[in-house]
Amino acid sequence: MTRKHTEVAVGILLRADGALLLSTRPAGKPYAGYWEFPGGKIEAGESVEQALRRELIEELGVTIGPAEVWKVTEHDYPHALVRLHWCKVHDWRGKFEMREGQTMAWQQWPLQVRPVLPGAYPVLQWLAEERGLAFDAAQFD
Ligand SMILES: Nc1nc2c([nH]c(=O)n2[C@@H]2O[C@H](COP(=O)(O)OP(=O)(O)OP(=O)(O)O)[C@@H](O)[C@H]2O)c(=O)[nH]1
Repeated sequence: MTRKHTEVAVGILLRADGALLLSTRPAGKPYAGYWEFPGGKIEAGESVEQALRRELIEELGVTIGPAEVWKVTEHDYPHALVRLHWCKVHDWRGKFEMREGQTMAWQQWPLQVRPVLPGAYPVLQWLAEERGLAFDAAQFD
């Protein structure tokens, strides 16, 4: 049987100094406590950008500026087959508030947080390559 994809919008918030934003998955969700990029499922009728803007308001209390899809990846978890639409975001407004009880951290390379959701490894690899850095996914298990 073919599994249906769950479409997900994910934001790579990049600060002017190059730091990127990661946050922990809230209690009660699969992989609770794992570090991830902010985002969530795309609802019927939403574009990736609209879903991402809504999710970041819901989770973090910030309103993002323009967001274009940079990469699309897939990951097959036991709980879902996900298709991740990754957007780099450079502009946002508002004050960060952890509205789902999560923890957030601005991370410079090399990243210090563990464990990271495996579905984010390919994008971490590309981001590291852009900076000429090595990335070893095994370190993030
Ligand atoms: N936000 C986010 N989701 C990711 C990342 N990597 C990754 O594999 N995913 C997967 O994408 C899916 C996102 O769903 P979610 O549960 O966070 O979305 P949501 O907030 O809309 O959930 P809900 O409405 O069911 O509570 C999960 O299966 C998650 O494992 C990532 O870096 N960020």
